[in-house]
Amino acid sequence: MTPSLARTRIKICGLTREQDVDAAVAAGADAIGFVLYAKSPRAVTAQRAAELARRLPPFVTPVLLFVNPTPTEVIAACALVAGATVQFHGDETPQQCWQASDAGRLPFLRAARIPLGEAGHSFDLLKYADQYSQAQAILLDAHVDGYGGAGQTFNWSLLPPNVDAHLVLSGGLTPANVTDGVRLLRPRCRSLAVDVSSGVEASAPDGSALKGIKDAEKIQQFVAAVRAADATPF
Ligand SMILES: O=C(O)c1ccccc1NCC(=O)[C@H](O)[C@H](O)COP(=O)(O)O
Repeated sequence: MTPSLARTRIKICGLTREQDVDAAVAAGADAIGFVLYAKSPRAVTAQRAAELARRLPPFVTPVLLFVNPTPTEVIAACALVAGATVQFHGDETPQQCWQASDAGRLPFLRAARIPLGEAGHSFDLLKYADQYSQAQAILLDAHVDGYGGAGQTFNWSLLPPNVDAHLVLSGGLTPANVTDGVRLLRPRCRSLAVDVSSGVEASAPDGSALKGIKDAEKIQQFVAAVRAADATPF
C-alpha cells in the first residue's frame, strides 16, 4: 500500500475569551469548542459562544459541546451559532443524539468515554461506532468524573487496528504526547483528528491549571507537534 500523508485536523476546546479564539485560529486550529455544560469551569452560554464564534474565519468550525441536553437546548443553541457541529459528551443514547441533532440535520460528534485501567479492555469501540453510526465522528476521551475536560489520557493501545470510522483522539493530550498519539492511531481508522483542552491551558503562579484560559504558546506548540506527526507517512 502506498504510504500516505494526512493532515490531522485539530480542535481546541473550552475557549471562553476572544484572545484565545484568535490565538487558536492563528495557530491553525480547524475547530473551536465551546462548552455549554453549566457545571464545567469552562462553560459559556449559547449567546457567548455565538459572540466568540463570530470571530471565526471561513472553514474554522465552531463546536458546541453538551452533556445530556434536551433537543430544544441543542436546536436553540445551534440557531445562534451558524455552521456549528454538536458534540454529545454525556450519556446520550443513539436515539437521543439523533433527536437532539434535529434528525441528523445538525452534524454531531459522539464522545466515547473510555474506562481507565483494566476496565478499558472491556470497551468495544467497534460496537460503539456501529451504534452511533449517524455521528460524523467518534471522539475518544477518558472516562472521568465530571464527564470530560480532565486532562486524563486513556490507554491508546486498546484501540482495534481497523476502525471504519472517523475518530478524534482526545483526553489528556499535550504538545509532548500528541505526536505519538497521532502516529499510533492514525493508521487504525478512516481519519484521525485531535482535540485538546487542559494541555493548552495557562497555569496560575502556584502551578494550578486555569481552566478556560488558554496559553497561546502552548497552542502553537501543540499544533507544531501535530504537524510533526503529519510529516511521517503511514
Ligand atoms: O472541557 C470541559 O470542561 C468538559 C466538561 C464536561 C464534559 C466535557 C468537557 N470537555 C470535552 C472536550 O471535548 C475536551 O476537549 C476533552 O474532554 C479533552 O479534555 P482535556 O483532557 O482537558 O484535553
